[in-house]
Amino acid sequence: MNLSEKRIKESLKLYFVMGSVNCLKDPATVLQEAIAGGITLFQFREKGNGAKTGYEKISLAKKLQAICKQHDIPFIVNDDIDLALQIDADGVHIGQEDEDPLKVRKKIGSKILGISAHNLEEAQKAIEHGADYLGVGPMYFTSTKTDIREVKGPEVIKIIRMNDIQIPIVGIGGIKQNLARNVIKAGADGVAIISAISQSPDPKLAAKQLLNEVEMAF
Ligand SMILES: Nc1nc(C(F)(F)F)ncc1COP(=O)(O)OP(=O)(O)O
Ligand SMILES: [Mg+2]
Repeated sequence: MNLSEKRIKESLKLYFVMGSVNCLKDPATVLQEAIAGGITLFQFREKGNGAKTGYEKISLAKKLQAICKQHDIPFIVNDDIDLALQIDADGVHIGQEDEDPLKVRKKIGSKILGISAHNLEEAQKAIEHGADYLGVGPMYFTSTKTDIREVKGPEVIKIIRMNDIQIPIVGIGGIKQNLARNVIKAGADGVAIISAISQSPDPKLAAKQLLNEVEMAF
């Protein structure tokens, strides 16, 4: 699926990022409920203590990808470019410490390429390297990602936008329902969420409430 910039902006509205270690129950059930709640994009991020590897990781990726396909939700793979190519994912997300974006672009062709950025300089570099969207954060403190950089808050998105950068941007890091609107008001096209949905006893309701906050903030 080769989404235009406009469609990528729209798909970033409520970007659910998840792996089995983030879930309180079966990841497939969590994903189905999150989709029912209105998520617009999904990232398979199988990482951290207890994350699946090898065949188990591939099998879970395919299972979650099939659920996304049923609901026409683009499926993005975090870090693992080979897995993304193996299962023909819609795109990949890489960070500053991951594979060289120019090499990744050569491998993935026209698939979606998301790149993490923590400041204006990294944002400008990511654009030069062909990013289709930026994941900017951490917006707030998060315990999900143990090696986070310093918390920047939505201010960093404002700074990027003030430098006349129009690329699709999603904020990430510790975003809960009451914080989502700040990220949109700062100029993001959407919010990326892990725990606020995956750790909720009701992922469908959590997604619905987050989407409502995002849509009211535009
Ligand atoms: N996974 C991510 N997804 C996004 C999203 F675009 F979804 F907002 N933004 C940022 C990251 C962080 O990416 P990275 O810095 O490589 O760390 P990790 O591989 O541990 O996630
Ligand atoms: Mg990464």
